[in-house]
Amino acid sequence: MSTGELDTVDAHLARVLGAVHPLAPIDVALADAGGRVLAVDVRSRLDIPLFDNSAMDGYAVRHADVAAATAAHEVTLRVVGEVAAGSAHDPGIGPGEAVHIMTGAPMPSSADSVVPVEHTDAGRSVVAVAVAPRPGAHVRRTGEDLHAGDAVLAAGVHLTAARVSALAAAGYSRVDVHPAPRVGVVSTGSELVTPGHPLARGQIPESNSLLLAGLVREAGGDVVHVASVPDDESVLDDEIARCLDASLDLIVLSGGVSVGGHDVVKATLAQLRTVGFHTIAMQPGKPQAFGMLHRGAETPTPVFGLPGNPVATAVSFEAFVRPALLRLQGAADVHRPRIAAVAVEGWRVPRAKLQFMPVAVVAAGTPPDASPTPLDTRPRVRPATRGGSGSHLVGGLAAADGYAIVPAEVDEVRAGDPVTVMLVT
Ligand SMILES: Nc1nc2c(c(=O)[nH]1)N[C@H]1C(S)=C(S)[C@@H](COP(=O)(O)OP(=O)(O)OC[C@H]3O[C@@H](n4cnc5c(N)ncnc54)[C@H](O)[C@@H]3O)O[C@H]1N2
Ligand code: MOO
Repeated sequence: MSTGELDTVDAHLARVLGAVHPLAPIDVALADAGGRVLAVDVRSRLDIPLFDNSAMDGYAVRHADVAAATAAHEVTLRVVGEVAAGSAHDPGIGPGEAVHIMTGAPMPSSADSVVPVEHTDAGRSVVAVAVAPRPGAHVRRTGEDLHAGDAVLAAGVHLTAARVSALAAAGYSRVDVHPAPRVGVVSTGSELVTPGHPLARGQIPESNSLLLAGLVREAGGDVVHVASVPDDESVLDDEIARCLDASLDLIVLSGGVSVGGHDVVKATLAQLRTVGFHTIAMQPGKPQAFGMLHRGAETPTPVFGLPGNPVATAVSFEAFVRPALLRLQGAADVHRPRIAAVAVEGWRVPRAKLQFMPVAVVAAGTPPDASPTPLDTRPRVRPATRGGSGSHLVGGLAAADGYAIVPAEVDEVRAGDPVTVMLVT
């Protein structure tokens, strides 16, 4: 299934998204819904606010009684009751009367305005009002936020804390969401050693599984399997079989997809006619494997073979794996936010490839930013890695807030040039 030609990033992403479909929704308690993607449109079951209530601690009054109140000519009212938040009490208020009321308490039916306690002498049985409220002052009206039946949230949104709380306020205790995709992460390479272990000549700390597992979690995935295997086809075969046994929703491998003599992912997956090896016009991240692994009648599992160079792994995740994870979760928008920024330093750009340059956001005016005009509020960025977008510059990746995405037709980025940045922090 190798194309033999260079594909664009957009074409490869379309290939990936065309093969990956949202996981069937599940019904969960709101307490478990945070971070998930909503699977249905939700309309409010309740009016919000649910009843007219006081926005202030003070006195519920009839406006006509206090319309003439001033500091010089206070109006005195008899306090005939008290209503606290949660109280079902509805005391009647006649002319010249008031009810002591707390924030959130239901408005007495016979009152129309609230005088905050600060505008009174805070009297208990009799209260002197020194400031006339406007009619209806400090009354929060039934349904002024949402009416029952109004749209609250659309399918495909991420359930943030604020959105989960809005669902509770709208009368829900459970909701349909797409489950977190169960993901397996497998690093390949005989040079890789568990971090912290002694390193012999030729060996390096294994970092991609931490990178990928962390990025998967940040994208809403549930990492249920992590492994690092040597460049040995039978070991990788067994590992992939273990992943399939675990009924994962997505498998992401790193390393071994290039043309080296020990590129086991290529050797192992190429035998499966359902996995393709593609060369993408991007830098880093040029060699990419993607396909579906079949196991009996089960839904096939998407598998990614990402290039092993750590920056290439990170960029490939952003370009292809993260959108696939979000598609599995039914997200309406599978893309990271992008911003318009200005480069404060130039950098080298590859020919005829979309470049993902790790960049750090810096404050406007930070040298070498030439005196910014007050009207140009675009964020400033500088390369996070020294020496360009080399895919081995993993140390500099730690300083990156995002990737400047430089189109294939751009030959050079110079200081002061506008750039589009995909934010990842
Ligand atoms: N003759 C050619 N050689 C290469 C080409 C090519 O077109 N022709 N492409 C280069 C590009 S571009 C990339 S990207 C890499 C991709 O190589 P692989 O996916 O096969 O990756 P490996 O060879 O296994 O590793 C590359 C590099 O990254 C280090 N690495 C790998 N895994 C990890 C890990 N889990 N943690 C930390 N570091 C890792 C590995 O040690 C290598 O240094 O191929 C080029 N070659
Ligand atoms: O295309 Mo590779 O990912 O640059 O080093």
